[in-house]
Amino acid sequence: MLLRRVYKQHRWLASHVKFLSTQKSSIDIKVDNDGIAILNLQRPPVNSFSMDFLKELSKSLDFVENNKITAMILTSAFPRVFSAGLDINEVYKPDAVRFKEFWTTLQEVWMKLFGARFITAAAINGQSPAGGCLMAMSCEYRVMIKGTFTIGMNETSLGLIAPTWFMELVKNTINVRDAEYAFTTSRMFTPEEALKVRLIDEIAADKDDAIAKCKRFIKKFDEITPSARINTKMKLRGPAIKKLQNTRQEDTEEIYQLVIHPDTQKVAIFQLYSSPVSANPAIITGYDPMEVCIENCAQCKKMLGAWFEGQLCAESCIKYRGKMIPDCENYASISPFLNKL
Ligand SMILES: CCCCC/C=C\CCC/C=C/CC(=O)SCCNC(=O)CCNC(=O)[C@H](O)C(C)(C)COP(=O)(O)OP(=O)(O)OC[C@H]1O[C@@H](n2cnc3c(N)ncnc32)[C@H](O)[C@@H]1OP(=O)(O)O
Repeated sequence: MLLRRVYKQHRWLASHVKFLSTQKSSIDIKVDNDGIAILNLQRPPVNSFSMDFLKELSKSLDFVENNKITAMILTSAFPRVFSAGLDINEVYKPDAVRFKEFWTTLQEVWMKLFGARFITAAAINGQSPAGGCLMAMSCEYRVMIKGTFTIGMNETSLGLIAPTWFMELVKNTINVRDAEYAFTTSRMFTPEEALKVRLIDEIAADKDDAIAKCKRFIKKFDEITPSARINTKMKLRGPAIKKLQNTRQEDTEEIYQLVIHPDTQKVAIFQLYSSPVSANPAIITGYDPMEVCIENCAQCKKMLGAWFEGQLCAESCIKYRGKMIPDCENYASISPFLNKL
């Protein structure tokens, strides 16, 4: 078998992957007996893409490419989340220079993954919104485990517009009508719904089954001449990569302008302060009533959970420019946001 022959040549990799699998590493790489690299993403808590994480992903892809490993499976070490997409900390009040470097890194990683010469598959073993969905879509095959998890492009709900290259990728994977509906409405798909529109290729019982199914896909190429596979993939994917290569600066500037827009920042701060750990009023610099208002909404959401309509509260902060700041312990101030569960 072709893959077995390749693995023999690269058996030594098992001992060489350690440098990418130290305790500090956010990506654990293991090369299995068939010579397939399994990348377990393990950046707590939700594999969100920070600059450092993207750089590590970039190095990991180089490792797979440079060692002529035939195939790679991307999965998550966490039981409930594949990836939460962009790290909100990179988006909230970004420094222009850093954000542009961040986005340039992201473009690079995407081009490496999408244009990889090796076979790529994603074993999606948990939630996969926005950038998490893009990462999976950039692979050649997607298997998602059944359960209450969802996958999709929820950028508009965050006030963001997905980059053109991501839209093109989705349009080339599912039909244009489904893509437009999904992008504009921020629709999240259950595994069954995702399979129906071909956003994913298979559903698995659990992570092991998802990896086994990805491997079954990879095995199909045992019977195919490697150069024919690679050149065909490059012919199909090359134009999209070239297009981004020619428009990288405009793409970065467009995203930066979008991210610093006040409406996007309001959503970003809500996401950030929704975390009980980071919900610390002392972090707020200066007194912006709207910011305090949104932060309080996030605090109330944490306290009251499903009883409290956090997003509605945040929207009201924006609408009334922070004139009515909710106090979680004052029923009158939060009653408009309490639902009737
Ligand atoms: C090939 C290259 C790939 C890179 C491509 C990347 C991007 C391409 C461009 C496309 C544009 C994308 C835009 C985005 O990605 S914007 C980000 C969108 N993401 C979200 O909206 C997800 C928000 N999070 C959630 O919905 C949930 O957290 C969850 C992922 C469904 C997990 O839910 P649950 O298990 O209930 O966990 P919690 O909600 O309690 O969260 C735990 C923990 O994680 C923190 N967190 C969650 N999401 C993010 C995030 N995106 N960034 C940073 N931190 C996040 C959350 O605050 C909690 O923190 P604490 O434990 O401290 O409370």
